Amino acid sequence: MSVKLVCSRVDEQGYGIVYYNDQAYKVSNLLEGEEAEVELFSQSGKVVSLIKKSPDRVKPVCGVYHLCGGCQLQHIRYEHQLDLKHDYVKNCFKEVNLDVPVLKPIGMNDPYHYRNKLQIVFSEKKKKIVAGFYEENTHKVVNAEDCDIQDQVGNEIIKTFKQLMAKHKIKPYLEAKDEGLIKHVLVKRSQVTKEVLVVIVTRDLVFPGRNNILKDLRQKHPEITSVVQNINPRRTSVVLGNEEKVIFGKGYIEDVLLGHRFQIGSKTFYQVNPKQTEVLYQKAIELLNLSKNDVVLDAYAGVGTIGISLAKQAKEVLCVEINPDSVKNAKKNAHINQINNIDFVCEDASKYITYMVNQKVKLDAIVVDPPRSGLEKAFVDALNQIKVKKLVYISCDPKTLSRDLKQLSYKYDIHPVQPVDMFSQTYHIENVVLLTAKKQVQ
Ligand SMILES: C[S@@+](CC[C@H](N)C(=O)[O-])C[C@H]1O[C@@H](n2cnc3c(N)ncnc32)[C@H](O)[C@@H]1O
Repeated sequence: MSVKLVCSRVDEQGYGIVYYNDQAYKVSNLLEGEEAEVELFSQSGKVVSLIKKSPDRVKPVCGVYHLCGGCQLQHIRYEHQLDLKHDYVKNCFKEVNLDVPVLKPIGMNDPYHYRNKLQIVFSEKKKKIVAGFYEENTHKVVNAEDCDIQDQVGNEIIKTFKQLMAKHKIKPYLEAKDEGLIKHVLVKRSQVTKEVLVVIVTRDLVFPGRNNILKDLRQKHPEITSVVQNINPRRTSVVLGNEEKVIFGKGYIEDVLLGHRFQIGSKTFYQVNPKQTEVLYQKAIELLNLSKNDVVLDAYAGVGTIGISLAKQAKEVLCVEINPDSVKNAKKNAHINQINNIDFVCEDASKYITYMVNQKVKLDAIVVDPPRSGLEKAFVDALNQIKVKKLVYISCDPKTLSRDLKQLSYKYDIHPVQPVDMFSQTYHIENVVLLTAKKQVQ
């Protein structure tokens, strides 16, 4: 059934919301105020024809935007993308009844080609190799040669790799049949050091034609500084397997953030938008306003990027991170940067902070940067008990941030929330906020 409808708003995932007979339908590629002929399904809809266009609509730069699930906001003027993200963050706080000012998001000067990590899946269609991304909510591969949010060098390397697979008759992996060799190729590139790591994910360890493809690839792209073969025999959606072989170079690249060098391997968690990461970390450092006597805890520390960035301003930094590989990398990173007043603990952050509270360890400041799920209840309880002078919360999910800040708002004053756009063209938004312990009422 198709009906003429006007879009009431755009939701947090970029869908236009229309109402028909008091029921809401999610429609992709529709903006607030736009009128369209919409085909309705049970809870969603599809634009059949657009009748009235919004002034905030722009032509997506990507040719496969409407097929690929990677970006959701490319049809929206960038300034308006930021307005929508701003409204979304404000709404999250309204929903939990927390009166907190939310500042305008810090946007990017150039909101394209910002990603430093390109991850491409390979398959086959009509006997031709396809290389790209999964179609939204499916395992069908959309051919995407030039991704507009990815690093351009990475795009070029993938194009060459695809041509070389055809030249050397190397088969892509076909999930349905569980046969073929090449599953994914990852390209990680530092925009500062210009080092490039290529990770070739294969189904089997045996890789016929590997030396030939490697020789041609390096000849065409002398900028490649390392190549790793990752073997993933499992039939799962997890990209990387456990076994790895460095087939060229040192097996990792180095990047520079706020003057510090960090090693990035195939499996290292590292922020994907380095320019905005510097903006975010700089903001966190500014909000913490540390002094040389301060002891700081960096919880959910990853490879130590935040802790290392603020170590020079503090007396001591303690970092806690659950992933042993990240802790290993973090220790190496501290060593490379000659940071000696930092320590890393491989432990669950909630267990660690609870232990610190019980031991009455003196902390002057805490910075937390948890995964999307936010802080565990035990961590929030410990923060409410410890009542640290300064707490900076970095979050990649405004919903869990607002939930956690509500729980912290009885013991802490919450300062304005600063959104930072780390993921232009997608609906994601990062936030950073300072909390200070409330003064004891006599
Ligand atoms: C959003 S990342 C932040 C990493 C780092 N701060 C950065 O900016 O690159 C979240 C980190 O929390 C870690 N993590 C997840 N659950 C944890 C837990 N229960 N305790 C400690 N760390 C955890 C993950 O391994 C990941 O490195």
